Amino acid sequence: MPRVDLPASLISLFKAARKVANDTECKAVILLAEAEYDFSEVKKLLRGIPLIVASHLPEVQDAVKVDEITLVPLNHEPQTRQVQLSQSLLEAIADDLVQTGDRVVAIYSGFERENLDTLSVINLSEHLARLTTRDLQRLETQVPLQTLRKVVDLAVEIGREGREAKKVGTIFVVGNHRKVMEMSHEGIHDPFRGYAKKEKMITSPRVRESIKEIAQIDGAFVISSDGCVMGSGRILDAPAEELTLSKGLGSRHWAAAAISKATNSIAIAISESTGTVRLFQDGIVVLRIEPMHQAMKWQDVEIEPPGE
Ligand SMILES: Nc1ncnc2c1ncn2[C@@H]1O[C@H](COP(=O)(O)OP(=O)(O)OP(=O)(O)O)[C@@H](O)[C@H]1O
Repeated sequence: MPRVDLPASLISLFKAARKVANDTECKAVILLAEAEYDFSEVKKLLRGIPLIVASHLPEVQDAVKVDEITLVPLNHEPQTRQVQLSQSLLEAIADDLVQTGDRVVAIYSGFERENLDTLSVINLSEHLARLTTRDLQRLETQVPLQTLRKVVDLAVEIGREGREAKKVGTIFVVGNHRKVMEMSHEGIHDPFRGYAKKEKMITSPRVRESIKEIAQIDGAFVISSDGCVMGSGRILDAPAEELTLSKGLGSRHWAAAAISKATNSIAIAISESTGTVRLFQDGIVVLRIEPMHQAMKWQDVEIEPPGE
C-alpha cells in the first residue's frame, strides 16, 4: 500500500509533539489523519508516547490497522475541524483510550485543509465540559436539547452526590416513552403514578428531589421528550442481542444500551460503583461523563463562535 512520505516539517512537528507531551505530562498524541502516512514511523518518532489516529477515511483507517496503531474510526463526514477534533476526543474517551482529566496533544490541519500544521495541548476535563452542549445538540435529533440537558444534569448530580452518603446508580430513558413503557414492566409500585402531568415535570425542583430519592430503588425512569416522568422503578425488557459493550459494564448498562436501540430513545445510565454517567444512543455509548467535583458548566449555545 503506497504511503505518503513524512515531509521534514511534519517530522519536526512530531518531534515537537513528543517534547510537549513529555513536558506537560500528556497521556497520548491524537492525530487527525486525512492521508495514509507511515504511521509506524510516526510511532517511532514519538518514542513510547501512545499514538491514537482518528480518521473518517476507510483507506486511512486500513493503513492505521496494518501498522497496528490505535484507531478511532469516525463515522461522520467532517464538519469543521473543531467538531471533528471534539468527536475524536469523545470517541477516545468512550473507548477508554484516554480518561477525562487526562491531557493530550492533538495534531491536525488547523490552517490548511490538506496539511497537518497545528499542535494543541488539550485538557480533557475542561474540554469535556465544553463539549457536552455541542454533543447533546447532535443527539437532539431524537430528544429536545432542553430535556436532555435537564436529565443529564440530574444524572451527573446523582453520580456525584449519591444519596445520604450512599452511592446511587440508575437509568433514565428519554424520548419515545410509549414504546419504552411497552418494553418494560413495573419493578416497584410506581410512586409517580396518579399525578397530573404538570406535577411530574423534571424542571420542578420538587420532582428532581423525588427522583433522587426513588433512584435508590431498582429500576429505570421513563421520561417523555417534553420532560415529564412517565414511569419509575421500571425494569427494562429490551433484548440485549447484537450489542457490544466495553468489558466491565454490567446488567444495568446492557439494559440501557438495549432499550436505546430497541426504542430509538436516549438512555442515560449512572453507575452505582463509579458515578460515571453514560449516554446510549442506538445501542452504543455516545458520551461518557466522569463524576466531576464541580457542577457541569453549560455553555450558552448562542454565544458559541459560528462554525464550531
Ligand atoms: N433490565 C433492567 N432494568 C432496569 N434496571 C436494571 C436492569 N438490569 C439491572 N438493573 C439495575 O442494575 C442493578 C445491577 O447492576 P449491575 O451491578 O449488574 O450493573 P452494572 O452495569 O455493573 O452497574 P453499576 O456500575 O451501577 O454496578 C440492579 O440492581 C438494577 O437496579
